[in-house]
Amino acid sequence: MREHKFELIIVDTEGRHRQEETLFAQMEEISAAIQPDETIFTLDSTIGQSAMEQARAFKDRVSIGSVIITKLDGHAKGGGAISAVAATDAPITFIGTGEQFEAFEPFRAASFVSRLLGQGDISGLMDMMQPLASQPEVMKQQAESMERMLKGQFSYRDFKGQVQMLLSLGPLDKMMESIPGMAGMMKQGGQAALASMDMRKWTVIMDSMTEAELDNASLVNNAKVQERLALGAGVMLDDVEQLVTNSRTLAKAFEGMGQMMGGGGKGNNGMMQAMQQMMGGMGGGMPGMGGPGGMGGMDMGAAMKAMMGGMGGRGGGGRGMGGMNMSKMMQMAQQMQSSGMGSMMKRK
Ligand SMILES: Nc1nc2c(ncn2[C@@H]2O[C@H](COP(=O)(O)OP(=O)(O)OP(=O)(O)O)[C@@H](O)[C@H]2O)c(=O)[nH]1
Repeated sequence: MREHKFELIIVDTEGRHRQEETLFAQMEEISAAIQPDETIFTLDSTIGQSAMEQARAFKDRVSIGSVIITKLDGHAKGGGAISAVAATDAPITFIGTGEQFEAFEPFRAASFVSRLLGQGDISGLMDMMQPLASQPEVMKQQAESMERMLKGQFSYRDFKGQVQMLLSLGPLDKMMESIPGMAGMMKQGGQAALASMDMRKWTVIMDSMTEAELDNASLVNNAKVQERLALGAGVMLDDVEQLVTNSRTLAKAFEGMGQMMGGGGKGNNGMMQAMQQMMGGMGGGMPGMGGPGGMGGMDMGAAMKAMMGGMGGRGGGGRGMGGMNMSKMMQMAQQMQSSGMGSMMKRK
């Protein structure tokens, strides 16, 4: 293979357990034959207490260069795995949090501990949102469409843009789990994965809408139009109805949120400024975030405050965000979940 100029060759051995002496002996033979540059110990975090024995048994037979911990999306939070890894004296390089490729991520100590403590993972969330920071145009459009929604001006065009943006950031369930406080909520059944599946379907339905329908949502409240959309998108009529119902609930929730925030005033572009500020901050703050000690200069609380302050204060809504706080936001998120979002997540 080296002759064919392959730069990276991965030799994957069969899974082995401490008890299986022959497999361990075989692994030593393989190691001697291929002389690897690095031996990676991949540990399934769901094996619980036996992780320690497994790690020790490995270390006794080969020299472990690095560790990958998988299945951190299950019930196991990885506490046991971490102590096992300590026995190997090798660094953790990657973690697996799902079956898809995007669920394979670089290991970050601060994020990991934060998740272990059920406190969400802000630096992970910021990483996920990072692609937006490098696309100011997209960000501006998102902020503008979000403002229209907060003012109660719902359109499928805006909604489609937002859904597409969300989907482009990665798995929705992972993003939600990264938000402090949401982690527990999301764990209850992990239905956000279903929601993101629906969202893909919704974008296909919205792709079948005419320009007029995208701009005027009321045109879609029509049985004939909905039938046409189902045919055009190759989905069930039920799916179209689900999109209409959920988007209506979401539109109401956004409008309510806009009123609560005092962001309904004319010419309010505080949201946009705040988002830009937040992303600007992120760009500069990012390098520090992955480092030891965690979050570097980025403080989500401050970012949220900047965002919220921007909305009421400078925006012209006038009333400001004085009374708005995280717990209210959470309350609202819960309301959203139990109303529109709830049904969105339960349906397939
Ligand atoms: N949920 C979840 N599933 C995972 C993760 N990592 C791997 N899997 C799944 O676990 C199953 C086994 O994964 P494999 O990669 O075949 O495991 P393996 O250790 O190489 O298996 P053997 O070497 O054949 O024993 C597959 O269905 C994977 O998709 C993870 O982080 N989360």
